Amino acid sequence: MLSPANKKGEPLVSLENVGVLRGGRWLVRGVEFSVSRGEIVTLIGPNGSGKSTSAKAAIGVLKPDEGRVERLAGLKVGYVPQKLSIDWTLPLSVRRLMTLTGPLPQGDMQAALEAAGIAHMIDAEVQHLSGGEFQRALMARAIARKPDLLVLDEPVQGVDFSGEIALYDLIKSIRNASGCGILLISHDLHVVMAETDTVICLNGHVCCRGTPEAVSRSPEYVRLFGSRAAQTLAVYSHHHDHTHLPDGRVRHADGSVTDHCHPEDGHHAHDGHGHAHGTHEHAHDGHEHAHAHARDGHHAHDHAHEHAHSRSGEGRHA
Ligand SMILES: Nc1ncnc2c1ncn2[C@@H]1O[C@H](COP(=O)(O)OP(=O)(O)OP(=O)(O)O)[C@@H](O)[C@H]1O
Repeated sequence: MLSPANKKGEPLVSLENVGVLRGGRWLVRGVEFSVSRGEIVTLIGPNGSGKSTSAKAAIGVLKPDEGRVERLAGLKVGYVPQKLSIDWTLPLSVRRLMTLTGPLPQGDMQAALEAAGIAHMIDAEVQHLSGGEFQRALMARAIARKPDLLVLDEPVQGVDFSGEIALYDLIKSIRNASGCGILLISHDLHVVMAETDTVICLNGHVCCRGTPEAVSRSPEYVRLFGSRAAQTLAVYSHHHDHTHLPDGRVRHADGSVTDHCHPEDGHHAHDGHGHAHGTHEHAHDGHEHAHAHARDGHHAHDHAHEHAHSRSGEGRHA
């Protein structure tokens, strides 16, 4: 266990060479990252790349089969999972949602709902909330017990572009007000919260990591989306030395194809920081891009990130 006398900058949680084996298959392997107080770490990667698995290993919901996870003693975690099993046939108010897993002082509930901007909805039925309101309610529930570490699995799913910016603004203000560490799972392969300190790109292993490029430096982005968007969203541009083929195999820069691409297979050029943060080269024609392309099926497991966004919101990765 890490020392409870945590100073800002020391890790709340750290993963070292973490692997999770299920049904004879490594879901993730060699995963290394940490989240410190006040830090925002964003996990990106294609569907099935192990983002949720890694986050669950970080908070102890899932036990790794190899490697180590260290958590600060007494660490309080607020977790918003990607999926919730709620019986939608039963009426459920926001107030009840807040106390489903345990009692909560009225003052703390009120403060969390206010911070999430939905205090006026305390008696609303959860099934009547919009996508953005529902995510805010889940976030309120996660912050109500004043966690040291907030883990948000795709917090902007089902939320439109302006709602996405509003939610990221909310996440930023939660971090600034409470100083908690935040582990964010992004539904987007390229666009992350501008405040992100470290982006970890997963594909069964850590493909690359780095800081997001500040979008506010790109006049084109500001012109298209406005300065508020540029303050909130950043592009993580990166380059991999291998391509994940649709059948799960991996084509390497030297043209060879292997079944997997773990570092020990000898094809990896990455040293953990070896990605290129090039200039922002995206041609954005419409703002739908932020939502559709992570799941459009054209680029599953394809990791050479030259792409163009079309009006339809499709992003194709060459
Ligand atoms: N308990 C399990 N048993 C077997 N396979 C599992 C289990 N949990 C997850 N998987 C598989 O592990 C892989 C990683 O899943 P995970 O949910 O971590 O991916 P993800 O990157 O979060 O994906 P998405 O973007 O689609 O949410 C997937 O192929 C998934 O089908």
